Amino acid sequence: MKSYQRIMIKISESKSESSIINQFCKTLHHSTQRRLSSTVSLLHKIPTDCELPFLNFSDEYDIDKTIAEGNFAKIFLTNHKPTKSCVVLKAVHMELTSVKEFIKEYHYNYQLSHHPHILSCYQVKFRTNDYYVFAMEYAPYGDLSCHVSATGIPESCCKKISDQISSALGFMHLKSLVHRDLKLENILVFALDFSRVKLCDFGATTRQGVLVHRNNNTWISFLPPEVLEVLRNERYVVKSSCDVWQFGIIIYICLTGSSPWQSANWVKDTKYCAFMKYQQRETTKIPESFKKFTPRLLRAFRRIFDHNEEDRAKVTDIMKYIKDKWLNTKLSQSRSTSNVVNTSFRVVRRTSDHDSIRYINHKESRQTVDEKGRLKRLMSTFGIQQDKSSSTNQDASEIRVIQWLQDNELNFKRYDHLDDDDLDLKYWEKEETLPTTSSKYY
Ligand SMILES: Nc1ncnc2c1ncn2[C@@H]1O[C@H](COP(=O)(O)OP(=O)(O)OP(=O)(O)O)[C@@H](O)[C@H]1O
Repeated sequence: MKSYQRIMIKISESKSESSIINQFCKTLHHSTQRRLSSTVSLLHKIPTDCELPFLNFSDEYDIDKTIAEGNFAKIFLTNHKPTKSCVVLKAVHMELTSVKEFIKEYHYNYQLSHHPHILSCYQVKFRTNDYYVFAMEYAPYGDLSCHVSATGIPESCCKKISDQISSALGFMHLKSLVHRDLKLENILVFALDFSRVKLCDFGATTRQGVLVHRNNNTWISFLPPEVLEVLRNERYVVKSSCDVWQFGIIIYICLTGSSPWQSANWVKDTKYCAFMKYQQRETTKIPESFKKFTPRLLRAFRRIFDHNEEDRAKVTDIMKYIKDKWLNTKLSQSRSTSNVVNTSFRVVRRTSDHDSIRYINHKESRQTVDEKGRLKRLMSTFGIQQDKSSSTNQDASEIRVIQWLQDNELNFKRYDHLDDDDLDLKYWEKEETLPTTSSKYY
């Protein structure tokens, strides 16, 4: 029996229309949770068949340039010869990582790729003589650290970035994953007006609740106090509150161009000590480095930088403040975000997307998921079958479902401004779009 029929039978005793809808949503939510927990557990199964095919770069790729050299990896901009498409290869030196670590980073990046603000990586991974390598899309404007000047970026741009990154992080946290290495260098820019940015580098990403060592390959000023306090060789439990703190530091740097303190050590760092006293209401004196912010943003920062990790805000809480003014005085427009730039971006983006599609098609690795396909899956998820005999009926039923979703505010395109229940549903809907090919790992 179709699941929606079962639900409707179960609630047939209900009298009023609204109670039927309420009960339907409740039952739906429970089944959503069941699906959610099964998909989340699949996500956490890191594949163990670590056999990587051998390939010389030159067999398939022409390396155009080295984009960057991180602590672990070289990032190459390449031309994929068979498709003439532009692809970025992340090559992690074998001496700096284990194959298990490499597969873990690739697995999380690939599984999270379908979020619009998480860097897409392709289902392509191989080894050369010296490197483990995986392929990903190209961010034409590099990372955020190249864009934030000594005075920061305009408030409006900062809000755009906050909106997108809070959505990406909220998505990860919903899946019990913590990024653990948030910094400007790990936010890639796809549009010079910051209307399209994406989170990257999942090398330190860990499941919540796992015991880990401190990540020593990041900036000290980004570490929350509870991580900073961890001694060398000691381990601590991973919590999403670490991402909240680091996200707060990113917002602060975007607005001001510098970090609020050198380290969140209240004994050694006078700036942090001043903030902590203010945050814990020991004083009403606003610390010098926070005076440029409005009372609303100060409130947000007090919650984000709560010394006590248990009381810290959630990553998505920043959306409660997004419509408020953040800066007391107008920051000078430190970077040009003009329309001229936008126009050139449109050309670049089209090229970049086009390349991705060509590359993906060639590899036959992932299906292109159009809105209609997504809707079909969504409908079948709700137990609603489409009438295959008549396209008119199909259209009519689609319209009915869309109407129903809209009436019940179950818009499945956005992840922001949602409470936990809604996010569960959104996560699950999105999960439905996972490419089937990735299931070979499970
Ligand atoms: N897809 C991409 N497109 C453009 N630039 C990229 C891309 N991926 C990475 N980069 C650039 O390369 C830099 C390093 O990448 P990444 O963080 O993945 O390497 P890493 O070795 O893990 O870094 P870390 O030193 O933080 O450990 C990024 O900060 C960014 O500037």
